[in-house]
Amino acid sequence: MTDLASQTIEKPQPSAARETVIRVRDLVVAFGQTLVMRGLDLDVYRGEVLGFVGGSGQGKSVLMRTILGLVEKRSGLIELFGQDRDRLSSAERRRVERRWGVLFQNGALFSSLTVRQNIQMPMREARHISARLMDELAMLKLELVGLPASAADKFPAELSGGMIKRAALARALALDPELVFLDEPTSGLDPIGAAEFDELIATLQHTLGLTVFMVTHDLDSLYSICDRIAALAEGKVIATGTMEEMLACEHPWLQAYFHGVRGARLAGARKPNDMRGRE
Ligand SMILES: Nc1ncnc2c1ncn2[C@@H]1O[C@H](COP(=O)(O)OP(=O)(O)OP(=O)(O)O)[C@@H](O)[C@H]1O
Repeated sequence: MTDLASQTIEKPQPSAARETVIRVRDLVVAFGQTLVMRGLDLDVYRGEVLGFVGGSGQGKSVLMRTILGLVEKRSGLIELFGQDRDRLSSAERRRVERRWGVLFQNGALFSSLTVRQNIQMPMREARHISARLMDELAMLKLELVGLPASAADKFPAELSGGMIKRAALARALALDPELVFLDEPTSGLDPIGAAEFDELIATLQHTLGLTVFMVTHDLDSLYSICDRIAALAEGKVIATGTMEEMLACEHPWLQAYFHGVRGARLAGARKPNDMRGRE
C-alpha cells in the first residue's frame, strides 16, 4: 500500500478554535522486532466523537492502550489535556487518569463482583467517600446508561451482551470523566442493540459534553455518531476527516473500506451523523 501518511485530508483549523485533548506525535510502538506504530500522529479535539478505524491487527487497540499508559512506547510524544505524559509525576499522572473513563472490548467487568461493585471500583480507588454515597452514585450511573436498578446486584454472567456493555459504560463514567475511550463498543451486539448503544453514546456525549475516542469496525457507528474519523494503516494515521471527506479520499484502503459492498450500501442509504436507518 502506498504511504499516504502526509495526505491528511482534514481541513486546517485555527488552533484557537479547538482544544486538543489528545495529541500524539511521531509515536513508535514495537513488540520485540515487530513495529506496530511507525511514527503515528493524531489529534483528538474537545467535545468530538472521533472514530478510529483500521484493518484487523493494524494496532487500533495498541494505540488506545499506549495512550492509556498500558503499553510502553518506544519513542514519540503523547500529550493529554495539554500535558506531556513523560513529564508528569506519578501523582500528576493519576490525576490525569481520573479525567478519563475506558470501555474495553467485551466490557472487561470483574466477574466476581456485582454490577454495583464494578461501578464503584474506580470510586474506591480514587475517592474517599462513604459507602452510602457510593451506592447512590452507582445507581445514578446505572440510570444514566439506561439499566434498571435491579441490575445493580447482578453478576456479569447474569447479564445480556447489551447490558454488559451498558454496565461497563457506567463504570467508565464512574468518576465523571471528560474523555471516554471506547474499544469496539458495539461489537457482539445485534443491529438493534448496536443502534441503541450508539444513541446512548451520542446522548451522553451531548449532555455530558464528553470527548469520545472510539475504536470501531462498525460503519453504522461511523455514520451515525462520529464527528471525525481517523484511519490507521501501516502504523500511521493515513487520513483524518469527516465522513464526507473520508468518502472522497482516494487512498486504496479507504476506498475499499468505505466503498466496499457494505460501505456502498450504507452510503446510499444514509447521511453522515444520521441516527436513522441502521441496517
Ligand atoms: N502484548 C502484545 N505482545 C505482542 N504483540 C502484540 C501485543 N498486543 C498486540 N500485539 C500485536 O500488535 C498488533 C496490533 O494489535 P491490535 O490488537 O492493536 O490490533 P487491532 O487493530 O486492534 O485489531 P482488531 O481490529 O482485530 O481488534 C497485532 O499484530 C498484535 O498481534
